[in-house]
Parts: sequence; C-alpha cells; structure tokens
Amino acid sequence: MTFLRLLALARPHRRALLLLAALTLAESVALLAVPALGGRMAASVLALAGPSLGPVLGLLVLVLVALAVLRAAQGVISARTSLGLLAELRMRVHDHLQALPLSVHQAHTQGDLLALSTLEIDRLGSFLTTTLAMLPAQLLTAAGAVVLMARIDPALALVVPVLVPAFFLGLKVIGRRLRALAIALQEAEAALVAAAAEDLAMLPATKAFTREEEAARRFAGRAARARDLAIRDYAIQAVLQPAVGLVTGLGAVALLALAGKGLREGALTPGEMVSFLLYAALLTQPVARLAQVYGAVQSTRGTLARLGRILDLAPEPGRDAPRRLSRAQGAIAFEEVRFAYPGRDSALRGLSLAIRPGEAVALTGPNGAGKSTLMALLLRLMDPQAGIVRLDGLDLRELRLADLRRQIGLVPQRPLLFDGTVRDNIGFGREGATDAEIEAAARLAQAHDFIGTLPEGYATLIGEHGVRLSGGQGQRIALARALLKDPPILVLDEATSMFDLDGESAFVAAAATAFRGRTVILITHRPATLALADRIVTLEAGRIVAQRDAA
Ligand SMILES: Nc1ncnc2c1ncn2[C@@H]1O[C@H](COP(=O)(O)OP(=O)(O)OP(=O)(O)O)[C@@H](O)[C@H]1O
Repeated sequence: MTFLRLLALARPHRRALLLLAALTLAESVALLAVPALGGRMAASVLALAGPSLGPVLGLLVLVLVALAVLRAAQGVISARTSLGLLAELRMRVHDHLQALPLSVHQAHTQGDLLALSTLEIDRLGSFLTTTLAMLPAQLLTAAGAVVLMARIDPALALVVPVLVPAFFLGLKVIGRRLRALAIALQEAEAALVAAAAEDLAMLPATKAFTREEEAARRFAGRAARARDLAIRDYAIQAVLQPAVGLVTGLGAVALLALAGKGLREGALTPGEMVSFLLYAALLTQPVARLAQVYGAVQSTRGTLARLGRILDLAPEPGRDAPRRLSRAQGAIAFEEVRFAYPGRDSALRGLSLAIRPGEAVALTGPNGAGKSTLMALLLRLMDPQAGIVRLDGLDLRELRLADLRRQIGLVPQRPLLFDGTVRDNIGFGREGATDAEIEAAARLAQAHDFIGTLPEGYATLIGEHGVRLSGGQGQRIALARALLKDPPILVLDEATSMFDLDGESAFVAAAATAFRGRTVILITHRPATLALADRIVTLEAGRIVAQRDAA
C-alpha cells in the first residue's frame, strides 16, 4: 500500500478535504499577512510620524483572531476526517481478515495479525492526525514566505531555495537508515505483541509444565530487541533535530546579517527588513520540523507496506459465485480428490467417495489419515489441487460460498466457544432462534441437564473459549449449536469424543431424531458412535482402504 492508495481511501471524504484545503489556504494567507503588517507597524513606529498605528494594530488583531478561528475549525474537521478514515481502515482490515482463506491465517500467527489491526493502525492514526494534518499548512506557508521574501529582496531570498535542497539531500541520506530502522522496530514491536498473545494462550500449559521462566526469558529477549531499536531510533532523531535546529538557526543569523547590511546600505527600508525577518521566522518552524516529519513518513511507509501486503491478499474464492442454493438435498461426492498442505506430503491422494442424501457415513482410520481435511474441502475452507467436490451434483466452485456453508452443520474436533452465555453460544448456530428452539437443540445434544446445574442456567457466562466448562460440556454446547442450525448436512468430527459413556449412549438414543432427514458424516473411532452409521469408510494415508455397510 502506498500513500496514493491511502489517499484513494479518503475519496468518500472529498468534501471535508476540500473544505480543509480552503481553510488551510486561508490560514496560510492570514499567517503570511502577519509579517507584512508587522513591517508596516515597524515602519510607522520607526518613522515616528506617517500613518497612525491604530489601523495597522486593528488589522493585526483581526488577522490573529481569524487565525485562531481558522485553526480551531481546521483542527476539528481534520480530526473528524482522519479519525473517520482510520475507523474505516480498521473495519476494512477486520473484514478483510475475516474474508481471507484459513490458509492465510495458518501462515501467520494470530499475534502478527493482531499487531497489524491494532498497533500498526494506531501508528497510522497518529501520523494522519498529527503530521499529515499539519503538513499542508506548513508547506504552503513556507512556500508563500519564500515568494514574499523574494518580492522584498530577490537576492536575499535566494539564500533559502539554495539551502533547502542541501537540507533535503542530508535528510535523504539519514532517512534511508531511519527507514530501515523504523521497519525493524515495527517488526520487533509486532513480535512482542505476538509473544504476549501466545504466552497468554499457552498459560495453562506453561503453568502445568512450569515453563514460566522460559516464557519470561523469551519475552524479555523480544522486549530488549524492541527497546534497543527504539533507543537507536530516538538517538538518531535526538541528534537530527538539534542539528536541523542549528542549521536553521545559522541560516537565520546569516539572513539577519545580510538584511542588516542591506538596511545599512539603503537597499532595504526598516519596514521591509522587519517583514523580511518575520517571514524568515515563519520559514524556520516547518523547516525545523522537517526531520521529525521525515522520520514519521518513513515509519508510516513501513506500516503502509505491511498493511498493503495483507490487503492485497485475495479473499476466499466463491464469495460472489453466481449459483445460489436454498436448501440442498444432501448428495455429496468427492471425485479423485487430491490435496496437499503447503510444503507437506499429500494429505489426500485421489480419493473418491459418494454419499447419498439422508445417508449416515462414518469416516474412520488412523490419526492424520485425512478425515478432517476431507471435511475442510467439503466446507470449501480450501480447494483440492485436483479432482472435484460436488454437492447435489454441483461443483462446489460454482456455488456461492455462503450458500454452501449454510447447508452444513459442523461440530469441529475442538469446539470454538466464545465469552458469552450458554444461550448465546448455542444461538450462534442460527440467527434469531427462540429460547425454545435453543433448549430443544440442547436436549438433543444431551446438554440441557448439565446446563440446568450451572449457576444461571442458560444465562451462565462460560468464559473465553468456554474455559468455565468441562471438555465434554463444551462439546455438547458445540453439538447443540450445530443441531440448532438445522442443516441438511451434519458433520460431526469427533464430536462426542469427550462425552461420558452415559452421555454418549443418551446421544446415540437421541440421534435418530437429530439425524432425521439429514446427510450425516461422522468422524469417529468410538464403537458406539460408529454404530449410528449406515456405512463405515476407512481412510489411511489419504486413501480409502475399506468400506462396509454397517450391520
Ligand atoms: N493446516 C495444516 N497444515 C499442514 N498440514 C496439515 C494441516 N492440517 C493437517 N495437516 C496434515 O494433514 C494430514 C491429514 O490431517 P487430518 O487432520 O485430515 O487427519 P485426520 O484423519 O483428521 O486425523 P485425526 O484422526 O488425528 O483427527 C496430517 O498428516 C496432518 O499433519
């Protein structure tokens, strides 16, 4: 992503930007009027006669009031615009992360993406609201000051345009180092956020294996790297700013000397000299800030590059596919399907399997045989490298992704629960489900009874990832959620692996109701659950090695 692309994002704020440009222009004009008025005032004071001071003073006060009003309006509008832009960018990054294929998420750590959508965007925000918002006014004023100085004394004013390129060249040399440093610093800070996120997620295991010291050491190493890079960054800036200040100061002294000489030789009137020096003072402020602005621009370029790398990744395919499907019959076919995860051996090696509507098929086989991968292909979490997956005879790639996923109720191996109530977690299965429907699903999933023993029943908060539930209870909630969805296809991936024996047999008894009218795929090693299937298919190393109809 470049600054141009950032600007393109600002297109909806065109009107506010135009208004800002007009205010900026007005501010610069007002600011540039001050030295002119100052010069006239000096002229009348020094002449001790001539035009009276009153009107000039009145004008000066008027200009100062106008400046204050313009700056206030500018501040409010620019904050509103840049913060609005920032919020849009935040939402865009969030939505884009949601739309990216799971493979992208698996290629990054969560902390990395977290740092991107928080830390990096905050950095961009401070750049937009401070540096960028002030830059146009300062540049405009500086340019105006040079032009007006040239009108007073072209030869004297030449000193300024000569100094500026030399200045810029120096900054460019230092800027290259500053940019590399800014990128390294941002990466170190992102790594720090990633480590903090992982340490928190790993905490139960860290405690159980008493690895706190190692976690602390690892974190301290990353914190030290971020600190060292930040110190180097600050050190460069700390030297750069006074250096720029010194050069600017020397330039001002030179101008003062030259202007003084001009005055003595009669080339300048006293009023002109005062105006000239006031313009020079107007110039020094933006020039002195140049180093800081340069640093901020370099660091923002790094942020934009990293944001761009993620925003440029293509979202999941099929989101706009034309073929719609309201409710599937539930016929599933895998035809000569091949799939390998990046950098891995094939997980599926030319696998073919046809499942009839309403059939219950159990997939079994050793760990790593490819069962979950096959289900991920059915949900189109990824596409096979060869072969076709069909639903009701349609190639999944033709189907609109959301329509496909609406057909499937998945209970994954590891239930994904969020920090909310039991009711909300089950209700996640279908928008707008009533309490009675949620309770009916919970009964089918053998969850209703244990929910009754929780302190607040269905209103009990279960904590992040359901940490306040047992493993089996979490699974029952996840099963209830999938049943509530009432999908034509149900995929249970080891969904009852943590159920106690009573719970499992109760579910087996309830399964006839839960499975009625649906195609069901059960991934399981448990005999009681296998007994629910019409057919048992055994996978091994990405192939089907045995199939038999259940007795
Ligand atoms: N995200 C991934 N990236 C790389 N390789 C993966 C990924 N997920 C699974 N695999 C690999 O793909 C193969 C098939 O895994 P899969 O999860 O489909 O097996 P499974 O039959 O469901 O096993 P289990 O019975 O343990 O659940 C394994 O060798 C596994 O290591």
